[in-house]
Amino acid sequence: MTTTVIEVKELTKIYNDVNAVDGIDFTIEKGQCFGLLGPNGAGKTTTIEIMEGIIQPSSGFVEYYGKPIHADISQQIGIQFQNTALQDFLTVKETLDLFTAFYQHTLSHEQLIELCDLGDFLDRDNRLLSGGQRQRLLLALALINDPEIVFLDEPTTGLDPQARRNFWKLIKNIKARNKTVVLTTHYMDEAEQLCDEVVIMDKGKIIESGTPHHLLDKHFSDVFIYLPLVQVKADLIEKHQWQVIGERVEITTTQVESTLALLMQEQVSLEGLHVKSANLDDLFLKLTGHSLRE
Ligand SMILES: Nc1ncnc2c1ncn2[C@@H]1O[C@H](COP(=O)(O)OP(=O)(O)OP(=O)(O)O)[C@@H](O)[C@H]1O
Repeated sequence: MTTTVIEVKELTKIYNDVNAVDGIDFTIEKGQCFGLLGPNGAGKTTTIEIMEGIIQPSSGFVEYYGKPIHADISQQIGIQFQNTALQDFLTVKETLDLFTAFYQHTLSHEQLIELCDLGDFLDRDNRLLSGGQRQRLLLALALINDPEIVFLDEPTTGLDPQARRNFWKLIKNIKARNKTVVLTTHYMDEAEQLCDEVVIMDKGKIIESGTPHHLLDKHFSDVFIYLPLVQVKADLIEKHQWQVIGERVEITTTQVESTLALLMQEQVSLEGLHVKSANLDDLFLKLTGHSLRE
């Protein structure tokens, strides 16, 4: 049985002449990793900040367990902001001490160190942390009050691929503790890895929602096969109207096996062959006509 933790109804936020959030509805279930996706300016941060009780909506509402946001919600939620300033001249351990003092109920330092993998740099000054270490400390600060719901606003933006993957492991650990995670990101691979449910926003509106798997099944039956251009004869490309993209031929098909059989029958070398299914980036492009990072 699912329990709705958060309900967002007809939420709107207007700044002067900008409809930052334009009448959106969704629900978040307990234990879910819920992803709010979209390009820069889509309205993700505005939505999440209304959900956190930091800013007020122009109209519509957010409810926690069927009740409006109340004053002590801060004891139940944890927030990792996009740009949190860490105190200079404090070590990681001293920063944990400082933030622990703000809450009635907290996780122990040992739990936080293990959950966020802080053990290697506990005595390091905040100013000397790498991007990935800094994000791990910020995650620990978001978890310090052992919140039921954790908000992560673009937690891996600016991290290198290895640091992003390390961070994903930590988010999976948090999910395994049955926490509800609300994540904003413009990385679609991140959403596919982590999210049970996603809402895709563009220009303040929701343009699609569902599980990543369901959305891809709904919008794509095709698979893309890529081969080096030098291996495929021009008349074959022309006959099948395959696309040439740079130095590669792109073959779009719903029948991978029969397409491979055809290529072998035509004695095309399969060296360097690459098969790709559509991902959420492709979906975004299909829905909006522009790519996420344009
Ligand atoms: N305080 C503000 N005053 C005026 N306009 C704002 C304000 N905050 C956000 N906006 C505008 O509202 C729109 C949505 O911004 P928002 O930050 O919510 O998007 P976002 O999806 O989180 O983008 P990003 O990924 O860049 O953080 C943008 O056009 C932005 O310029």
